[in-house]
Amino acid sequence: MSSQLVPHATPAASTGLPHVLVPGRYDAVLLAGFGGPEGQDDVLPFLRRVTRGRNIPDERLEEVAQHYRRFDGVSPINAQNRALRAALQDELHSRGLSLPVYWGNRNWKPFLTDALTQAADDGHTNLLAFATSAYSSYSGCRQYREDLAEALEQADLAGRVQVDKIRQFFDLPGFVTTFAEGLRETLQELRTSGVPASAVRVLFSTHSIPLQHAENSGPPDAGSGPGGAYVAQHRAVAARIMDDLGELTQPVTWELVYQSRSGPPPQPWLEPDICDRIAELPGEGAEALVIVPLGFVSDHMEVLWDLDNEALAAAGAAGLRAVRVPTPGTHPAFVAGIADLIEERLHGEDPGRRGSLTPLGPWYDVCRPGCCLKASAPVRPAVAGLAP
Ligand SMILES: CC1=C(CCC(=O)O)c2cc3nc(cc4[nH]c(cc5[nH]c(cc1n2)c(C)c5CCC(=O)O)c(CCC(=O)O)c4C)C(CCC(=O)O)=C3C
Ligand SMILES: [Fe+2]
Repeated sequence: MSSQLVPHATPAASTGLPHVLVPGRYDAVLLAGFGGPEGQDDVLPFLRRVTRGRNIPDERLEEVAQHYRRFDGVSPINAQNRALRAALQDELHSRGLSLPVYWGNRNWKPFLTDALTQAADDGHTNLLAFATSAYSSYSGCRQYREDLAEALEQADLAGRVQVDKIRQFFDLPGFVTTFAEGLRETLQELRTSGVPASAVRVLFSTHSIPLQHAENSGPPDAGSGPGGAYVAQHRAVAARIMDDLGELTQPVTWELVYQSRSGPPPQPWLEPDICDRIAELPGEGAEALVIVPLGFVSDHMEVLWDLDNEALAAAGAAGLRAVRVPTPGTHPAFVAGIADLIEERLHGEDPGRRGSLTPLGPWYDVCRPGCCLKASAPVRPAVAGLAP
């Protein structure tokens, strides 16, 4: 049974397109999310789960917990993913595709194991997973693959259910467009209200990650330069957005900044921090800034707290006018883009015909050996990639 499933998980090297699969015979889609708490009682158990294996004391977790507590212990992320699941299901139906869409999370209910069990009970054995994470890094790519492998074991479905994963989608038109749209509207508003373009700064913000994770992001031979594929992908997308907005962005300047750093202080993470940069901007002639949450697929705590609270407060303290543009969420263009990603896998679409707006893409269907390793940890089993 499982040997029958092997062929479609093998890259079609014979086609000369080593990063592309042959068409897949999928019978269901799995929306794989991060997960978040849905009440005060969930907060600490959720944080313990996210940080498992790292021995972080509850007192330290309680600091992060405070962010959630101010929102009654509820992260918006689950509501976002429920809505995304429903919208994607509708989109697939409207395209005449009968694949059901299941939803499970790495870190909170419904867990990946719950979703896999449900899918298997419903008779599905060939799943195509869409992880709500656009860029290459341990947290955004390999960790989903590892947690999917672990969930298959826990649900006692290893060898019976096959899970492949959709490529990283940082330069997918339906993803990029949503940010470009928000940025365009904001720049137009600023222009209308008389702020000179030379006094506007665009900060593309993404999750900081340990430098080690960044260096190891993407396949080892990708040659993406310092910061690895993670930084290169963000830069390429930001540059493309600014380019496409044409004269509206002349002479607006942009840069990539990082947020939500955690971990022990001596460990180097990607910099500069968004709030540190905001404090410096008035000295550089800025009067207004636009924050584009380029690293985030939907609203969750990093967006509501670290951007809408901390970064906007930093802007206020610096005397800057500031706007945060929306995340993709359930924007129809994004939902359609995800459906396109599913269709390209069903049809084994040629890379030349796949949605990709930067020279870095379209990214690999099957992760290369050594893709997005964490460096400091033993390698865990993972689905949807070439070993290890
Ligand atoms: C790249 C990246 C994404 C984007 C890709 C993706 O979406 O997957 C992301 C998303 C998210 N991260 C989230 C939450 C957390 N991330 C943490 C910790 C960490 N994230 C990291 C990276 C990322 N994280 C890293 C390198 C760590 C340090 C741990 C380590 O060194 O391995 C911690 C632990 C506490 C702390 O350390 O502060 C929490 C609670 C939530 C849910 C928010 C909500 O509930 O609304 C979401 C969507
Ligand atoms: Fe995180």
